[in-house]
Amino acid sequence: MKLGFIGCGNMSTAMISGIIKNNIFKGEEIIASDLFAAGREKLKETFNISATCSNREVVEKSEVIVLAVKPQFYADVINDIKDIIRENQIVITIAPGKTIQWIEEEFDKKIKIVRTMPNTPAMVLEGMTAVCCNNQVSKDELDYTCNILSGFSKVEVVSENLMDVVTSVSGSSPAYVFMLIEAMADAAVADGMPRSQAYKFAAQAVYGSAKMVLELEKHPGELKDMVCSPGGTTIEAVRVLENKGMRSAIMEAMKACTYKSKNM
Ligand SMILES: NC(=O)C1=CN([C@@H]2O[C@H](COP(=O)(O)OP(=O)(O)OC[C@H]3O[C@@H](n4cnc5c(N)ncnc54)[C@H](OP(=O)(O)O)[C@@H]3O)[C@@H](O)[C@H]2O)C=CC1
Ligand SMILES: O=C(O)[C@@H]1CCC=N1
Repeated sequence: MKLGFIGCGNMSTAMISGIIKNNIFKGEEIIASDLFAAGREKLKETFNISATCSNREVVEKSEVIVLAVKPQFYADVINDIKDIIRENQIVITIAPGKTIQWIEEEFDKKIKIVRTMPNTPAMVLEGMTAVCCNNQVSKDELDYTCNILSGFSKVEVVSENLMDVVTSVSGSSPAYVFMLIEAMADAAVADGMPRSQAYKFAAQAVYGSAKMVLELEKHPGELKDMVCSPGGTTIEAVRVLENKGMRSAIMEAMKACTYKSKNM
């Protein structure tokens, strides 16, 4: 086995899906564990990977191990596997708030740690993952790990002190965007548009706008101004959004998210 996952939930599913679709690894090269049969059986059937109830089996059989459980289970999982982890294995973490120093202390031995923060758009191969690592990881090992992560996302190496901000602007942010799409669709429904059509229009507008920011290399403010015709419809909406404190609400929400990640 090349790659092991501990935890068979949302993120494992998204990551494995992209890794297989992009031929980074084949299903036969991946093993995943979950305490609960339903989760691991679903991944086994969907991706033709190996599945087990034993986290230790994953560690015994994998070169690279992803800790894909909720942050509150990290200590228990690490405690379960730390005596068999080997110095040449790479441990990838995806939990907010779990610093490299904390992980090193929990393992209580020199191991290779790559701390990451992915996001759920990985499910459609449009994820974004931030990466940092400890000094046990060589440049080649970091490149190797980034290549695995590139199966389901864009990858950017950042300094560890930015990881909590990454959680807010990338890991958690799909939730805010889904709320925006939901609210836009609700408004369209209120004005008579069928719901399924409303989601399509709202989502495509968000998708296209994001693509403009990424591809046109123009400031978001300039792109906004291009939509606002003088005396037109859009500036009316912008005026109301400013009045209701949209920007401030988003900034306050993200500050809360970053704070939570720092203090998990
Ligand atoms: N969801 C997201 O958008 C993102 C999540 N993350 C992080 O990724 C990690 C996983 O999140 P996500 O996939 O959403 O979580 P899920 O709850 O969907 O998946 C975690 C899985 O691990 C199982 N599990 C719990 N305890 C153990 C254990 N001791 N051994 C093996 N398996 C166990 C859970 O079972 P059960 O459900 O029965 O408890 C569940 O199936 C978290 O640390 C999260 O913070 C990072 C970025 C984005
Ligand atoms: O909500 C959470 O804690 C996780 C981390 C980033 C996205 N979901």
